[in-house]
Amino acid sequence: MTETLTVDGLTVHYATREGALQALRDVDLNVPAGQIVGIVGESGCGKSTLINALLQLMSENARIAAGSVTLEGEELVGAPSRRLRDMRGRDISVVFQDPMTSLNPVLTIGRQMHDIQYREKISRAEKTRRAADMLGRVGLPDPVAKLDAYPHELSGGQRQRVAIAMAVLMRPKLLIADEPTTALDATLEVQIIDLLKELQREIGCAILFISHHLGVIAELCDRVVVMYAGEAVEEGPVADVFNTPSHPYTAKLIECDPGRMKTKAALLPAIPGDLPDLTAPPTGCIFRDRCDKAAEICRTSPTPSAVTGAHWARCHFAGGGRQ
Ligand SMILES: Nc1ncnc2c1ncn2[C@@H]1O[C@H](COP(=O)(O)OP(=O)(O)OP(=O)(O)O)[C@@H](O)[C@H]1O
Repeated sequence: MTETLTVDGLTVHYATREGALQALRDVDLNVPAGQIVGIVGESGCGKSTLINALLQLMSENARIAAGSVTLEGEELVGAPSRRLRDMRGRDISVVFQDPMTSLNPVLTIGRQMHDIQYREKISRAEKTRRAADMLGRVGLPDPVAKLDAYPHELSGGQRQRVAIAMAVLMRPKLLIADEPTTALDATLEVQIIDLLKELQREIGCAILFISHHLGVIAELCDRVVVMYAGEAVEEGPVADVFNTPSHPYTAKLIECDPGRMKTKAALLPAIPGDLPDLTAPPTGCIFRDRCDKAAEICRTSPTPSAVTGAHWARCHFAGGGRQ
């Protein structure tokens, strides 16, 4: 299968007064063409840092200490800023939780959709036609009239549809969806998920879908990566990971409330204990301080163990390991 996005050994540090905060450690991730890969993890596990690293839009105190990020084989880490600017919005685009993050409140929707197409050598009329067509495809009623509307004239659900239309207008290779349904009520959430599925099939892009909602991930994604404290701790086909979680952290997320997987609005449960201090993370397994199964061996770092072919977990006890 061709990989659209490949993240290999990605390690990101933030300079802080307490020392280097290790926000991502040795993260591997692949998003194959035409697939939807989910990322789930509690607050602080490194989701935003990962998105910023994929876009190469890091805060000033951030540093990629190791690893690589490639889009269809092209390295993004250290790529010239002009090349990265060209790729953002065209090859990689993002839908955020709050659509106003990507919409400009003082410009009409039509103007913003024209601006996205600035590199296209097509007539103004054709740009308008493509913009209206995309607004229609994301389910906005009266798309031509919507081109003249300002973002504040639309409802929250409509604004998110416009943000999605803008994100896919240039038919990106990779769409990053960062909690795109979290601010919406349950009915709208279902509609947006169905829309993303439909667009993905139509455009054939790869989608990296970040969410706190286990149910949404289960509904939408082909594969899921579970992150904990800056590490990818388990990955596999969604059904395998959620039916037979093999990392104690994933198991805890699901175990805390088995009913929650049935509702799309299910949020991550609170797991007792705190995330480790990432300026001085524990040696060995990153989860051992909160893990019921922790044993002496967990003082050494686990490498990913295969559970089944495409399902692995970073735990000494996974995949028939020592019990
Ligand atoms: N600019 C920064 N400087 C220092 N530390 C940071 C910075 N940005 C994030 N961090 C730290 O890096 C770690 C990962 O943060 P990140 O925002 O990537 O997590 P997250 O999973 O996106 O959380 P949330 O869901 O709350 O947004 C956290 O410990 C956070 O405090």
